[in-house]
Amino acid sequence: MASEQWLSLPDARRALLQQARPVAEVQNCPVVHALGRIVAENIYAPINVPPLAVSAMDGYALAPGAVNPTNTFEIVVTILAGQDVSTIQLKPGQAARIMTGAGIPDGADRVVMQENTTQSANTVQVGPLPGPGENIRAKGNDIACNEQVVSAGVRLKPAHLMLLSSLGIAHIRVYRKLNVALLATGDELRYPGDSLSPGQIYNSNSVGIAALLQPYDVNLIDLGIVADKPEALKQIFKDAMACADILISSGGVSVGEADHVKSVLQNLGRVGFWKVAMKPGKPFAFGHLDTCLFCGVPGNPVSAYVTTEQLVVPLIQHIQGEQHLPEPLIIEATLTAEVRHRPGRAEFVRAQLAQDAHGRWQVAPLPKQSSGVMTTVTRANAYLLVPADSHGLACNTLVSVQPFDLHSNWSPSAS
Ligand SMILES: Nc1nc2c(c(=O)[nH]1)N[C@H]1C(S)=C(S)[C@@H](COP(=O)(O)OP(=O)(O)OC[C@H]3O[C@@H](n4cnc5c(N)ncnc54)[C@H](O)[C@@H]3O)O[C@H]1N2
Ligand code: MOO
Repeated sequence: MASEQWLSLPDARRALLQQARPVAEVQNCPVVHALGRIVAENIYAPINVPPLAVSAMDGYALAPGAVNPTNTFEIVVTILAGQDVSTIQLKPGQAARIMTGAGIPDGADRVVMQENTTQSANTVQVGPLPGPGENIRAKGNDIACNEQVVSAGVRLKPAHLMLLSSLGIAHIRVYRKLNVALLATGDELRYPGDSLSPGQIYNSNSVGIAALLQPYDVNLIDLGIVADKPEALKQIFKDAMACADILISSGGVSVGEADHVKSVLQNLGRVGFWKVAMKPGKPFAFGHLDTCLFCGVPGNPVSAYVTTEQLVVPLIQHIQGEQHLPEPLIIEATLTAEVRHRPGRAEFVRAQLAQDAHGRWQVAPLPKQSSGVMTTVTRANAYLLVPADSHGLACNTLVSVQPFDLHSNWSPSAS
């Protein structure tokens, strides 16, 4: 098979984004239900945060100006958070007992924390005097009224929901959810929980793909297991076309006698591209079924997993309207064992990444890299990235590594 027929992984990613249009429909969404949704328009602050100058400490707000040599102030009022301070005016030498978050009264220009004071009946003696503005959060110091706080195309994280709520915003405009249909093709497949006859295996791909899509908040339509028969596939593809923005199928996408996915795609729609120079995951197919996009991930479980992560997820993010997509984090680490490689496909080697006693990153490739071996995915915390043109990587050289997540420092006790 000539490698020039395959797209490189970056070219495949580019082709996916070029051939797929983001959804246009926008809907109102309560902020409390907006986690993971994509914001459809820039959001501006309707108020200042904080809305007035407030104290950052429990203590005393002090009036500036001359004070007696012992730094003793007369306490004239107590101010709690939420209290209207518009009628309060401190004069030189006066102090207000004040709580964290309470408004600073006119006449006060600094706050001393109560640990640095000695209070008696109606006076407070201050140790070192704080400087002007100290322990005061100025009006609009976090967010100024009319400032842009979230831009269109952002996927909402918990911190965004907190920020929007702090501005009193209860509803926002978001892009509609995607309808994603999922099926597994293979006569040998059974559902987990059922018993197996000789030659049968469990459908693990559908569960894994659904789980990989969960953070992207799609409406998942599980079409189950479909037999390796062109007519059965044709019917289920038509069902998907009627209800889904994307159909993801796993299996049947290679060149075997039971691999009908590509011909059915050609028959009902068109193939955008087939085969990507990546390992695992070579026979990945992308295409169009009228307005429904199609992703055919290979049947081998690791191939299905890696192509969903590396190709299907970026496509879904794009169609959902997500912009400002972060590039995957790639770090350099020292390789602890030789990795053999034949030029042709960019390889994702399941590996364990850890820091040595001096804090330097080390990466250990795991044995058993076959694309049917899921245990090395659960035991790995990173991919060692082998470039497509590599002739192999030597032990003790610096290599590129893509950690699975930011909490993935390898722990030898994990499995
Ligand atoms: N002559 C060639 N044979 C193969 C090639 C090739 O280029 N020439 N490519 C190989 C590569 S690479 C891959 S990857 C696989 C992908 O093939 P398919 O997408 O057609 O997958 P199947 O044949 O249907 O299944 C492969 C393997 O995976 C198991 N499987 C399938 N579906 C599931 C599922 N939902 N859950 C768990 N396991 C599943 C299936 O039983 C097979 O063992 O093709 C190579 N062959
Ligand atoms: O790509 Mo296949 O996924 O090498 O086994």
